[in-house]
Amino acid sequence: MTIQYVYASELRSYKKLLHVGVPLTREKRNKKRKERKKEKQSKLETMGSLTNRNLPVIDLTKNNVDPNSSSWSTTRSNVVRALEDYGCFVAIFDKVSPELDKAIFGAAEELFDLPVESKVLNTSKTPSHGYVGQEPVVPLYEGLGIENATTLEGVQTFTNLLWPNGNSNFRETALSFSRIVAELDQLVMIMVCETYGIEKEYESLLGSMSYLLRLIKYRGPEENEKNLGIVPHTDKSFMSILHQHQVKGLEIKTKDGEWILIDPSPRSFVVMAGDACMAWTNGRIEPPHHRVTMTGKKERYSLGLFTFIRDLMIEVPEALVDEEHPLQYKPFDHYKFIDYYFTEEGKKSKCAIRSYCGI
Ligand SMILES: O=C(O)CCC(=O)C(=O)O
Ligand SMILES: [Fe+2]
Repeated sequence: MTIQYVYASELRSYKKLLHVGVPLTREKRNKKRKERKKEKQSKLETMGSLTNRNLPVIDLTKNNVDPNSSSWSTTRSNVVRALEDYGCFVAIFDKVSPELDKAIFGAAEELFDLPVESKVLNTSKTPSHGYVGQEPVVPLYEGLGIENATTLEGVQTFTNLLWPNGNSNFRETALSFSRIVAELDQLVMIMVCETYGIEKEYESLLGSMSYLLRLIKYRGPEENEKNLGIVPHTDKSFMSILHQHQVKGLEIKTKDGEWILIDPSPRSFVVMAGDACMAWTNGRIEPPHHRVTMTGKKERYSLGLFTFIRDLMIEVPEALVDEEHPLQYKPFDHYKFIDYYFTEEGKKSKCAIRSYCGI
């Protein structure tokens, strides 16, 4: 063996000297294999090939979510498993009536038809929570955020800004939609918190929860224009609930790097964890990367209800820290984290929440 080895290694140096193909050592073979795998992975990311796989779809319609029913615990464990495995799932939810669904997307159309001069009036202290549009990186994208969207005051302020003569139809529709979708968010969070034994900690967060409703419009790409609607990202929210209207485009990345295209339907709501949820659950629930790709000429409307925690330090609950799960995140202020994300350092970081408050 030793002789063979010496011989082989000498032969290798000899061949090297002659620049002849050198048989690779196991180490080098493994390195090459890893490099090829990485290359394939990054090709997948940039080409963004889609898979036929589906996200878990969970029935959260009225009949299935009674805490006293036998189906509660099964539904609850399906929800938590989906969040731990994918960071998201498709909820089938019937509390938004077909009429309200039609009305909210009608209201979105009316809103985006306003002149840009009106839309830019919607500013916010928090980056990206006001009006975003005409951005060279994402020219197809336009979004308007309504802060405190589950309160009459929040929706009223927004409505008055965009329609100085009032628009009670918009105000009522946006308020009803936000309040009903917030119920879905709380239902999911109760299931998560019961599973982890952190209901009390959730209650104290709830008191500081603020909801942002973002209405989004993507125009179809023109010839020679890229079809990227929104770049791959994870949400900076605590939780997000996304709802699409008729035109597909939302794609979500699985942990093994495949992209899943999500079908729109009036009763489908994508429940998705944001970065803050990952920190709060001490890394148990990771936010998924997602993006929007526009395939046709038809414009696409979507809605997102995002939760944020205001004026309260978010701390990992004690029950989620043990030997197997050492503490991963320091207490942090959610809105300061968002400000950090928009700094040069935050934008460059591969995982902003980790660089901001990771241990
Ligand atoms: O338009 C969509 O479906 C997704 C929007 C989104 O990811 C976001 O606003 O963070
Ligand atoms: Fe997002």
